[in-house]
Amino acid sequence: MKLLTATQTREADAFTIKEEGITSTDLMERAARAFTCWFENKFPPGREVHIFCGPGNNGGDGLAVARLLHGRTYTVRLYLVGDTTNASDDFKVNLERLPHDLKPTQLAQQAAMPELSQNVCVIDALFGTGLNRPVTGFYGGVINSLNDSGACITSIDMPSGLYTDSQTPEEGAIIKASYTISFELPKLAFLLPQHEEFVGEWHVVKIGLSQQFLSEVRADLCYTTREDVQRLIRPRKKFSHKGIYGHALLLCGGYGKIGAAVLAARACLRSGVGLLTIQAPQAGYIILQTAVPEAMTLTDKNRRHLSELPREIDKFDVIGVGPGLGTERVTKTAIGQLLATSHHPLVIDADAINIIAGSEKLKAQLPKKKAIFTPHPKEFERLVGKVKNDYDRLQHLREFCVEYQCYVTLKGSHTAIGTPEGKVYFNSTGNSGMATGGTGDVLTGIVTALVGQAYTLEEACLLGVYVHGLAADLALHTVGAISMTASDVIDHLPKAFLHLTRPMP
Ligand SMILES: NC(=O)C1=CN([C@@H]2O[C@H](COP(=O)(O)OP(=O)(O)OC[C@H]3O[C@@H](n4cnc5c(N)ncnc54)[C@H](OP(=O)(O)O)[C@@H]3O)[C@@H](O)[C@H]2O)[C@@H](O)CC1
Ligand SMILES: [K+]
Repeated sequence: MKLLTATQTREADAFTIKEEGITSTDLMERAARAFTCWFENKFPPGREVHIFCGPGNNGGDGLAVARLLHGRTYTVRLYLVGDTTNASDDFKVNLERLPHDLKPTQLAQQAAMPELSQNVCVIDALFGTGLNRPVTGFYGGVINSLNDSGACITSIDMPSGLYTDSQTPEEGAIIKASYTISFELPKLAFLLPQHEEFVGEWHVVKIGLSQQFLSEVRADLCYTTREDVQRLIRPRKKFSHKGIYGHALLLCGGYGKIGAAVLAARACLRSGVGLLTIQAPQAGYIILQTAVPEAMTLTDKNRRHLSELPREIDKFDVIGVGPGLGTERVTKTAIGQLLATSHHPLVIDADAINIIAGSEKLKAQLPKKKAIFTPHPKEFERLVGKVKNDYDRLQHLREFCVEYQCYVTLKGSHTAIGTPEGKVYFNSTGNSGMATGGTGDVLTGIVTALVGQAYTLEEACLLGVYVHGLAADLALHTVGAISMTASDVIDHLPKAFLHLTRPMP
């Protein structure tokens, strides 16, 4: 699914109106109905609902919603905020359409703000995608008092004051919504961790924007949905054998961190790899042979740390490197050898990222379009330097992927996958239970297995990250977020793959 900018959203709007031969008021009515439908399912009738409308089409949506909710036994209080004499045309049409027993209150000064108790519902229809400057002054005051009221706020399309696709300036006030109900597609702002307190829980409601426009519009940012990844999965063939599904090598584990190798290996095996070999220091031999009997284990000459590469390295189809390795000198040398000599696709995680991040020479040796980095935000900063905010991080992600012609899955609540072409895909699965040691090792194993099965690197990132989060979402039902461990995620991989290979409900 594509993510559109505010400008593209306006274009989609205009295209739909022309294509269907409808008016913009008709489209607004669809949006208001879709919002109202969500609202009615969420909040039972009889509630007191205070709706605050700004001067643009977001305010117009608010007026239409007020009319619809008023007709359905909610107690609606309606406020027109600021100077609405130059309000948008569709605002004016919807103001005219209000039933005569629903009289709006004009709010022109802060002192007139109503007292709101904590158990009323507030609908925020002040500003949407048409916001063109930070919200200060009177409007800023209104936003601050709504935030301070403690009432449950539901925002229409955007939390008012939040920029759709760029950094909101410091001085701008922003609504802190409990829910944001957006039209047709999610907005980039919803996917960035820094906006969690403003956006709250977000949902998208369909309003029938032109499918032709959406399929033809160019977008470098996407949101990966179940349909998107289901298209990628290749069913296994009847006459297949283990050789077809790739032979993966994992260079993982160090003294005290052999568990990282166990987790990566188990996840790799649960993700369909044909054969798996692990090269680990001597300290890991018995552990790995016992904990992961399906894998072959090669022992390093070093007892505690990885210090060498397997002799027959060419026979492997993919190499996953990093989890639990440590950053000893001998290990750095082995990683140096790997980058200097191997031409394999690489999945690079944890200490392997740290080692490469510390050396311009190693970065320059990365094989073009053959490396996938799987950093968490701190590891990412070691690669690219300190970042200022989430937009800056995104910019660095694109630049790094383009400069080094590599893929990066930047882990987070919506993991962002950067490609060498400068595209970014945000993942839609996963939950807070994954914020625990070892889940990153699991991702390395999954992505390594998928590359081994000859998925393209982009496909392996999209599918791997999605299925990793989906397994955690399924684990949520059995173990909950607090108790979830990385092993629970592995245990739910079979269900996650089954889920994706079943037809859509
Ligand atoms: N596209 C779709 O699919 C559909 C979109 N729809 C809806 O339309 C919404 C977009 O509407 P929109 O373009 O009229 O903009 P909107 O957010 O109401 O704000 C513009 C007004 O605010 C003002 N203003 C701006 N910044 C300000 C500030 N900081 N402080 C003070 N004032 C400020 C600006 O005034 P001006 O710049 O002229 O001073 C102007 O009056 C969208 O979010 C969705 O809800 C649906 O109805 C149908 C389907
Ligand atoms: K809004």
